[in-house]
Amino acid sequence: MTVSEIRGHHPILTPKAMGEVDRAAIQSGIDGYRLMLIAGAAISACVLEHYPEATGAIVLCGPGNNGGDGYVAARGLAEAGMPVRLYSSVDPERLKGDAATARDDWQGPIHSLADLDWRDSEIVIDALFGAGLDRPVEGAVAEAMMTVVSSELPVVAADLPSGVSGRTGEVQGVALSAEHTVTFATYKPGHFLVPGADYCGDVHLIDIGIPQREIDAHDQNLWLNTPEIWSDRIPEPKLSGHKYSKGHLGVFSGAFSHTGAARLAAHSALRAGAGLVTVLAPASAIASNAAHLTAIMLRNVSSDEDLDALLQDQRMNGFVLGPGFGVGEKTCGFARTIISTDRALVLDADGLTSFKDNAEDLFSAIADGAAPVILTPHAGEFSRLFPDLAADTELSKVDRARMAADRSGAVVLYKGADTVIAAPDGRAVINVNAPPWLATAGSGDCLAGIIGALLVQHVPAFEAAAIAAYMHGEAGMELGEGLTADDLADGILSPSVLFE
Ligand SMILES: NC(=O)C1=CN([C@@H]2O[C@H](COP(=O)(O)OP(=O)(O)OC[C@H]3O[C@@H](n4cnc5c(N)ncnc54)[C@H](O)[C@@H]3O)[C@@H](O)[C@H]2O)[C@H](O)CC1
Ligand SMILES: [K+]
Repeated sequence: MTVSEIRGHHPILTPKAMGEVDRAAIQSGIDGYRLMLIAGAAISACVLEHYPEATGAIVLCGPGNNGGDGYVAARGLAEAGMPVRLYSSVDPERLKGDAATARDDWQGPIHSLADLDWRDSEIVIDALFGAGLDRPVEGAVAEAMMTVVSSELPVVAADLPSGVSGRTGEVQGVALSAEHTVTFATYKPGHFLVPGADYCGDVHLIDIGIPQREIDAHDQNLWLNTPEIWSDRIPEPKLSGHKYSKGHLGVFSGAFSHTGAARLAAHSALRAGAGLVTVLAPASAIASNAAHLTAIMLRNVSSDEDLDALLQDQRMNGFVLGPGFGVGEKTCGFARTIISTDRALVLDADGLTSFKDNAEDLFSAIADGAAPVILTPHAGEFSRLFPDLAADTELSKVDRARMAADRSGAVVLYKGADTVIAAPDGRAVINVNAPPWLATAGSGDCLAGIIGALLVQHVPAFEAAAIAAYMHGEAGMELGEGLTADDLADGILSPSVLFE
């Protein structure tokens, strides 16, 4: 997907909210069939642009307005001279409203999907189900979809690949895999949440004439993570600035043979613009860390007393705790101590797992403290802290991250190919610029370090997590396939360089 090039403010609406926007637009006097004509024309234009050599198309139309888009697209392709065969999954007489109008305006024959024959076609237009998919696809329609899958013909999907839930990105029964998805007015979560994102191919967002005021009125506090969301929060380098004005981050190291993760985080933080970074290591890990650190400082923090002494220095204004640190009560104690101050904390990896059996302790410490806290779980860590949310199959990843942020009082960065960042106040973004090869050992340690660097530069927690996820993705794209976390830590660019 070419999403890393997407710029601008992009609200993401669930299909339900989009339906409300449609209805409000139509009630305000906009002709619904006109919207469908623009939508269908965009689909045929996409086919003609990307498959100019195709000598024949099949168009699969479903029972609702998604099917209506298909009839309009079929007409556009036929008028452009492409032989088109159109199949309906239902008796076409059952269509209503704009979809029935679109059917009436289609001059060609309508075949039953049961008679699907794709052999002289080179492209499939999928207009079976879009926003209205509300149950698993089964029976004859599912069989026809399996036939399309096995044909290996390229698919262009109207709004969403059929079978992909626009709300969650989950596959409902069976789904078509599209090379291009043409969607309307706003993106939907299912375009970016996995596995849906993998079924969408390139997603093309088309303005079909729905007024922005209607989209804004149904704003769901969910956006694509683009620089426009937070560009005014990027720390500006000041000529008068000195290293302490750019913050001082402490990164806790594990014991003697578990020190690499902290150094990856520390290196990434320095690259990401933290003024000073100190690795805080137990006595057993001083020698191994000292052998590898130059620009980064090192301090012995073995005990609770050492931590208390460290916290006397007000200039150390943020911490990363968890990477390689070890799971246990010591970790919980360090986290609670830091949260009880006003220092920022990124709690990652072992820092999260340590609270597996006492997550409520963590959340009440956060509620009582003044510190901005960011939790950075991957799916496994998420299910340890929020087992009920992880197990609830009705929830989307966005729902889960939001409910976790609300419950914990922390900003939650829920990792994955479709990282979701949610704040306790309900704001959420989906990050989509991370290439698959970013999922490499140590990559998360680098991300934790970048977040810490932004926090100590006084970037608010939600924006710090969103900017960091984006920077991490950009570095991954820039370095290319085969990168290691060492390359990544070296390849992080400070935001003022990256976004100049
Ligand atoms: N976004 C816009 O501004 C516009 C969108 N358009 C297109 O309209 C569809 C949404 O149309 P809707 O009629 O609400 O839903 P669908 O066509 O996706 O399907 C509803 C239809 O399907 C039945 N159904 C649902 N799930 C199943 C299933 N698993 N098996 C069988 N049948 C199922 C359901 O009962 C309904 O009958 C949107 O995606 C756009 O493509 C407009 O054209 C332009 C404006
Ligand atoms: K579709």
